[in-house]
Amino acid sequence: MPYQRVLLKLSGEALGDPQTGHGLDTDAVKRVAAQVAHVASLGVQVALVCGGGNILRGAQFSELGTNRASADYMGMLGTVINGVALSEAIEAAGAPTRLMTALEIREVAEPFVRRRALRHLERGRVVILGGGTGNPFFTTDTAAALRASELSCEVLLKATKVDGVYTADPKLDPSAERLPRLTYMQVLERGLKVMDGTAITLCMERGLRILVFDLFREGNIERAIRGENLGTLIQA
Ligand SMILES: Nc1ncnc2c1ncn2[C@@H]1O[C@H](COP(=O)(O)OP(=O)(O)OP(=O)(O)O)[C@@H](O)[C@H]1O
Ligand SMILES: O=c1ccn([C@@H]2O[C@H](COP(=O)(O)O)[C@@H](O)[C@H]2O)c(=O)[nH]1
Repeated sequence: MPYQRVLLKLSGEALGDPQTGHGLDTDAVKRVAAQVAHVASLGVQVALVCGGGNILRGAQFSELGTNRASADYMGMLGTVINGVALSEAIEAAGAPTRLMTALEIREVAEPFVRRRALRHLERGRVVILGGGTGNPFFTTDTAAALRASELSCEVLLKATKVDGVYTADPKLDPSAERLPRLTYMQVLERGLKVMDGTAITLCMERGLRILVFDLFREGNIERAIRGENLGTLIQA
C-alpha cells in the first residue's frame, strides 16, 4: 500500500439527496461509509474531513441577510451533523471511529487535540474531524489541508462529485477537459476552482500532494489509496 496515513476529504453534497445534494440521504451515507470502513480494514490510517454543502454554505446563506461570520458558524455546525451521521454509519459498517470537533460540543464529540487524534489513528480508529478549522471565512478544503499537515498525512484525497480537475467547471461548461496532472501553481494561476486557493497554497507549502477523484464510483477510495491512476494528481 503506497500510503499508510491519508486525509480523506468528502464532499458534503455526496451525502445528500442524489438529485439535489441537499440534506442527508441514508443510502448515500451508507454507501460512503462502507467504502471508508473497507479501506480502514486494509490497515490504512484514515483521518476524514467532511464538507457541509448538503446543509449550508456560509457565503451563499449570508447573501440572504445573515451576518457572514454567523452563517459560517452555521456551516461549521452542519459539518458536525455530517460527522455524527458518518461516525454512526462507519461503525455500523465495521470500523471504529472517533468524532473530534474544532468547535467544542463536548456532549457530542471530543474536542480536536492533535496528539489525541494521532493516538486514535495509531489505534486504527477512523478519525472524523468536524467543524472545519473552527474559524469563519474558511472552508473544509482548508480544514483538510490543515489537519493533513498537522497529522502528517501522506496525501490529501479529495473525493468529490467530479472525476478530477477540468479546464473549467464541468458542471457549467460541457466542453471542459479533464487534466490528469497539475502543479499547485497551475491550479492557482489558471484559477481552477475545484479547491479554494488557501487550501492549495497550504498544500504547496507543505509539499502535500492532492488527488481529486469521483466519490460516486464504487471502490474509488480504495483505488486512490492503492495509488491507481485516477482523477487528477496535484503536486509540485
Ligand atoms: N476546474 C474545475 N474542475 C473540476 N471541478 C470544478 C472546477 N471548477 C469548479 N468545480 C466544481 O468544484 C466542485 C468540487 O468541490 P465540492 O463541491 O466537492 O466542494 P466541497 O466544498 O468540497 O464539498 P461540499 O460543498 O459539497 O460540501 C464540483 O462541484 C465542480 O463542479
Ligand atoms: O473552516 C471552516 C470550514 C467551513 N466553514 C463553513 O462551513 C461551510 C461548509 O463547508 P464547505 O467547505 O463549504 O463544504 C462553509 O461554506 C463555511 O460557511 C467555515 O466557516 N470554516
